[in-house]
Amino acid sequence: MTVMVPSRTPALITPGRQALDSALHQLDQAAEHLRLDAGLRTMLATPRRSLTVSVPVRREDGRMDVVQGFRVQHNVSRGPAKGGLRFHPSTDIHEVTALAMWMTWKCALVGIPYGGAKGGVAVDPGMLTQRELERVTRRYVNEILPMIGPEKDIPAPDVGTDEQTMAWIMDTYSVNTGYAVPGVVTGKPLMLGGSLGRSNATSRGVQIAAMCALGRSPEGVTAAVQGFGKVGAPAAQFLSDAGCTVVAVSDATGAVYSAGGLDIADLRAWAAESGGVAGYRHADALDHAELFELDVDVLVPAALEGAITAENAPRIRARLIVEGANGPTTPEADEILAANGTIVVPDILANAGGVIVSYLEWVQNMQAYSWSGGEVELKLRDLMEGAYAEVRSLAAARDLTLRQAAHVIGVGRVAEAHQMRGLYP
Ligand SMILES: NC(=O)C1=CN([C@@H]2O[C@H](COP(=O)(O)OP(=O)(O)OC[C@H]3O[C@@H](n4cnc5c(N)ncnc54)[C@H](OP(=O)(O)O)[C@@H]3O)[C@@H](O)[C@H]2O)C=CC1
Ligand SMILES: O=C(O)CCC(=O)C(=O)O
Repeated sequence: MTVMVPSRTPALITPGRQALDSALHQLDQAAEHLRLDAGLRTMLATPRRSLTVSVPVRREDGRMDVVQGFRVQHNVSRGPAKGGLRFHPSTDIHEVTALAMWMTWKCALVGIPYGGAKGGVAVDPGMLTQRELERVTRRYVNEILPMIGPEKDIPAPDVGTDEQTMAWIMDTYSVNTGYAVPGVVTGKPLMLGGSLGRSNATSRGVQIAAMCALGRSPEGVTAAVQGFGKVGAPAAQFLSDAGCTVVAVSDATGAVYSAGGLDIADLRAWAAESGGVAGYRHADALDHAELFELDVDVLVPAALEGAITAENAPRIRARLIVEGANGPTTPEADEILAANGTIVVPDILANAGGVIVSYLEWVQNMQAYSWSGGEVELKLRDLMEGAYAEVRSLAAARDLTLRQAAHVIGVGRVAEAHQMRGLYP
C-alpha cells in the first residue's frame, strides 16, 4: 500500500509572522544581555492567554460574513493586561501576539502597573458602514467578554479603531455586567469617562521623545512623517507647532512634499475632506518609498510594521528616527541604521504616551475622579522624560542601541516580577 504524503508547501511568511519574529529576536537579545535562564525566556516568549474567535457580521444587504478576531494577553505578571484593538484586513494571530509582547515591555519600561495585550479583527473598516462596524465590534466584544474587564484586560484604540469603537466596547461590556463600567476600556469619549489628553497622547509622547533625542532647539529641524492617522497627523502638528519644518507626510492614498514646510492644519483639513493627503494642491506628490529617503533630520514612521527594512535602510538619510508606529523597523534594518550612526528612538519608548495616558484615564475611572488637561500633560511629560533618561543612560553605560537598552529595562522588570512572585508554583 502506498501512503500518500501531502506535499509540503513552504509556510507563508505573513507580515504578522515577520513582526513576531522581530519581537522574539528583540526579546532574545535582551534575555541574553540579562542572562535569563532558558525556562524564564520561554515564559516570556509565550503568551499567557490567546483567543481566536469567529465574528459573524450581518451586512446591510443581508449577507452574512464571518471574520476572525483575536485577543492575546502576553503577560500579566505586573498587573492587568493592557493594549489596543486593531481593525485591519491583514491582521493575524502572529501580528497580535507581537503587538501584545511589545505592550508588555512598554508598560514595564515606563513604569505603569500593567501587563501587555493586543486585539485584532481582520476587517477593513473603510469597507464597512458605521452600523456594520458597530455590529462587528459588539459581536467581537461578546466573544472575548470573559477575558476583559477593568482588573483583567483593558482595550484601547489602535489602527482602524477610535473613540466610537471604545464607546461600543464600554457599552457592550456594561450591558453584560448590569452597570456602567468605564474602566473596561480607555481612549473613550470624554462624555463616557475618557481622559483629557488621551486622543493626542501618543503623538505628544512622540514629540517629547523627539525633543529629548534632538537635545537642541527644534528651530531649523526638518521632519518627515509616514502615516497621517491618529498618531501621525497630530505628531506632525506637534512637531510643526514646536518649530520643526515638516516637509513630507504620507498615508495610504499617497505622499506629499513641500521643501518650505507643509501647513499641517490645512493639510489635515484637506485629508478630512478628501479622504487622504493625495491631491493636496499646496505640495508636490511623492512616492511612498521616496519619503524614507529624504534628507531630513527626523523621520517618524507612524503607520504599520515593517516599513524600514534591509532594502530601504541603506538609503535613509534622516539622522534620527522616532518610532510612532509599533515595529516599523526590522532587526536587519536596525543593524544597518546603527552602523550608519542613525539614532532610533524605539517604539516601546517613543509611542508610550498613548498607554501612559490610558493608564491615567483608567486611574481616573477607578477613582471616579478627573484631572485637568494640564495635570495629565504634566504626568505624561514626567513619565516620558524619565523613561527616556533611563534608556539613554543605560545605552551609554553598556554601549547598547536605544532599542536594546529599552528592551533590557522592560524585559528585565518583567523577569524580576516573575522571579519575585515565584517561578515554580
Ligand atoms: N492609536 C494609538 O494610541 C497608538 C498607536 N500606535 C501605533 O501607531 C501606528 C499608527 O496607529 P494609528 O495612528 O492609531 O492608526 P490609524 O488607523 O489612525 O492611522 C494609520 C495611518 O497609517 C496610514 N497608512 C497605512 N498604510 C500606509 C502606508 N503603506 N504608507 C503610508 N501610510 C500608511 C493610514 O492611511 P489611510 O488612512 O489612508 O489608510 C493612516 O493614515 C500603529 O503602528 C499603531 O500600533 C502606538 C501606540 C498607541
Ligand atoms: O492605550 C493603550 O492602552 C494601548 C495603546 C497601544 O495599543 C499601544 O501602545 O500600542
